[in-house]
Amino acid sequence: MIINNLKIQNFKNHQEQDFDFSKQINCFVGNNGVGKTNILDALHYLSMAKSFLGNKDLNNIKIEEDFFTIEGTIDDGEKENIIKIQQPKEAKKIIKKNDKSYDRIADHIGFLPSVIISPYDSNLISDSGESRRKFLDAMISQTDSEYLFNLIQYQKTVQQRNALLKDFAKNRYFDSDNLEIYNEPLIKFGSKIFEKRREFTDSIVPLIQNYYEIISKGKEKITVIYESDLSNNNFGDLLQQNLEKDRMLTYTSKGIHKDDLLFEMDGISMKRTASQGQQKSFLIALKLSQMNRIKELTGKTPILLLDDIFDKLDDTRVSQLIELVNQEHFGQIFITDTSRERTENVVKRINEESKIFGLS
Ligand SMILES: Nc1ncnc2c1ncn2[C@@H]1O[C@H](COP(=O)(O)OP(=O)(O)OP(=O)(O)O)[C@@H](O)[C@H]1O
Repeated sequence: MIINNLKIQNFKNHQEQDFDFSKQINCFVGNNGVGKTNILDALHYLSMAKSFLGNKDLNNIKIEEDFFTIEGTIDDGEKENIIKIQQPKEAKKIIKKNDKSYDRIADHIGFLPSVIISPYDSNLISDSGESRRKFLDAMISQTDSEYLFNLIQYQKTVQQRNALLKDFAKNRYFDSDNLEIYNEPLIKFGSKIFEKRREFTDSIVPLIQNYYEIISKGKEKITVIYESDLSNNNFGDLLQQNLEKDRMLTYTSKGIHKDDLLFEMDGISMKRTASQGQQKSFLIALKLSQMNRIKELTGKTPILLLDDIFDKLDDTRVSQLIELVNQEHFGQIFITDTSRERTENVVKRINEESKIFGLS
């Protein structure tokens, strides 16, 4: 997938921008705060219909303006498509492909797969399990539309079950038949999600280890472990065994909504011991593996968004990364950096066509 052109209007700090891109490498350079990351975020919108920074859509409208528009011209290998996203201040977000609105935004996910590597990824290591679950979900959703559907159904069912548990506690009564109604969909959707998460993690771990070894030149060994209540237990039994506990807590305490990924370096949690450069190398390895998997499963090469990627990496790791890009032909890449000199040096060493856009 190649983005030939991007037009944005009133998006964050950008009033109007119009870029004709290179099919290979595109760099945005400029000082802190000029809006380089915001351009990557606009590209992320074209892919996932939302910000990668987790901002609400309305907050991305330029201050004192009434709407934002992001328009991308995308070559899918057969023809050019126009994806247009519009967010008015007073109405719902609209996404159109070739002038036709999608009924559900979820239907757009997967058309333009993307992988982003940004400084915000460090939250994946330091935050709670929720951000790792979201990452896993976003990763799988890009390759499997049924997964997203199952996940939405599962989350709705957990909310309904929790509401009923709260209602029991508030009104001091209990009706096990009523609660049981939710167990069947929980088990059905939860088990499917569990299988997909396990399958995806299993397939991605050897890739992550391989990329990490290349970037770090074999310095440390890393592992990713998928942790789930369902790994060694039948979901139905778990719900039964924890019924009293759930009634006391007034929420569903077991299930795939409690899953987590453990990131370890040489057998110890990365959160505890890994340096910033090691964490960054790991996150790059994780994301490149994600890219590899998406490509394998969908036959589409995702766009690669690299935000501030060279900061905190030593020269050896930067060189190894450039080697990797040269070897693997990652497809279309978008890079941000504060230093034009560093960017020019890097781009010279990559054997691909490039464009550098200066922002001020
Ligand atoms: N809704 C908005 N309206 C106007 N400006 C906004 C809005 N949201 C964010 N900004 C501005 O965007 C700028 C940040 O842009 P961005 O993070 O893309 O910068 P950057 O060039 O990547 O910086 P750095 O080099 O520090 O990473 C800030 O100045 C911020 O005030």
